Formats: sequence, structure tokens, C-alpha cells
Amino acid sequence: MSDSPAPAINPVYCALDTDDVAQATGLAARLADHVGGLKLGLQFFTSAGRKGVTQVRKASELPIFLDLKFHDIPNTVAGAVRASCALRPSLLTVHAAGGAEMMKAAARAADDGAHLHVARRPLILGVTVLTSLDQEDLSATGIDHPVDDQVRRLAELARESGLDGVVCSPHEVATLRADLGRTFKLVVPGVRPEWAAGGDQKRVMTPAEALLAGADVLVIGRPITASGDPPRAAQRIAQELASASAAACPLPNPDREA
Ligand SMILES: O=C(O)c1cc(=O)[nH]c(=O)n1[C@@H]1O[C@H](COP(=O)(O)O)[C@@H](O)[C@H]1O
Repeated sequence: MSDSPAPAINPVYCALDTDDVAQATGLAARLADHVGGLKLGLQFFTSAGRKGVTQVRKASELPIFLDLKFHDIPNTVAGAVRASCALRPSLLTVHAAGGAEMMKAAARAADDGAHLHVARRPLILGVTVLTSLDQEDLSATGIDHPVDDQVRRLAELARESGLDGVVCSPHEVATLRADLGRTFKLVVPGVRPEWAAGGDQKRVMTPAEALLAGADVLVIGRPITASGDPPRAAQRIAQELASASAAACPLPNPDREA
């Protein structure tokens, strides 16, 4: 493995989907130099709670994406977002399908929560259509639009409601980037290097493809955590991203210019 440098800001957030705090803190420490952030979700939070989140943060000092995917009435979601701010997450998720009023309440609560806990305001992201769903799965829930239309519809609603970005699959990134502009955050799971198993993810691309399509953050879990050597897997992904970025934007060659 060559030691070629990772992109200046590593866009990979590693999902630590475990209920074992020691495993999560161990991974956090080992990955600290190889990823840009860590994602803690429902499995970890329902086992390890707020204390576990603090332990993982201390083990790595990396930004934390708290992925609790709130989906409830506006008042309840607002309360949960406010309480989450005490944990100082960089990113926090709600389900965009919860609707405009719920998302507006979440955005306002992020301002209030940051103020209350003297914390930096987290970016609030709307989860659009889960990357584990394909067209057939979506239709079975009663939604008959094409998946990419449904993602666009929810992303537009999220932006109009004051959210900072959305979670979408790599398949929708290029269109959303073109439609919603440069500053709206696109956070992208369903990312699989060619050498990793797909598992339950259905709308997938490689890390390089997702990044070049316009993703801001790549959420990658099992390809790193379930590999025999997580730091090495994360380095390999960083190297693939660096090579793809260099190929897409080559540095000017002074010999050719002459
Ligand atoms: O909100 C998420 O992060 C999320 C949304 C989505 O549509 N699909 C999705 O996989 N995720 C999360 O991203 C992570 C992907 O993990 P791996 O499939 O192991 O790479 C998991 O923690 C999921 O909970």
C-alpha cells in the first residue's frame, strides 16, 4: 500500500454500527487519522446512549454525525433535536418524509439547542429515500413515482423548510447538485468500493463515483469496520478518492504549457 495522501479534507464518515462501546471507541481511535468523521446511529445510541457518544468523541476527537433519523410530530422532533445539541454533533438527521412543519421545527430547534448548550449548531439533514430501497420497494409503500423523482421532491421540501442538506444515494447526487446548488449538503451512504460486499444496500456506487458526482460526505460502514484491517481499508478508500480527484482535475503541467 502506498502512502499517498488523503484528500485535504477527508470526506469519509465511518458508520460505527455496533452496540459494543469498547469496539466503537477502539475503532474511533484507530481510524482517527484515516477518516474525516464518525457516524453513530440507532444501534449504538440505543445501547450506549449519551455517555457512549461522549466516549467515542473523546477517543478520536473527530466530528460526530449523530444519525438518529427523527420522524415524529413537530413538537416531539423539536425537543429531540434540542436535546441532541448537548452532544455537540456536527450533523443530525430527521426523515424528510416527516413533512415541512416537522423539518421547520427541527431547523428552529437546532438554533435554540445550540444556544442553550453553548454548542456549535449542527447541520440538520433530511433523509430522503433510504439507500436500501429500490423502485419495487418504494412502490410497495404506496409511492408510485420513480425513486429519483421522490428523492428530488423530498430534497426540495427539505431545502424550502430550512434544512442544511439531505441524505441521498449516489444515484441522485449529480441531479440534486445541479438543481439545489453548491452549498446544500449532500451526504451519501450506499457507497461500496469495488472490493467490498454490497450487503443490504441497493442504490450504490463506488466512493470515487459518488465523490465525483458531487457528494460532500461519504458514509461508509461495513467496508471499513467489517474488514480485517479497518485503518488499512480506510486508507485504501482515501487513496482511491485521491487518485480519482487527481485524474478528474489534473494539476497544470508547466512543460505542456510552454
Ligand atoms: O442516514 C443514513 O446515514 C443512512 C441513510 C440511508 O439511506 N442509507 C444508509 O445506509 N444510511 C446509514 O449509512 C450507514 C451505511 O453503512 P454501510 O452499509 O455499512 O456502509 C448505516 O449506518 C446506515 O444507517
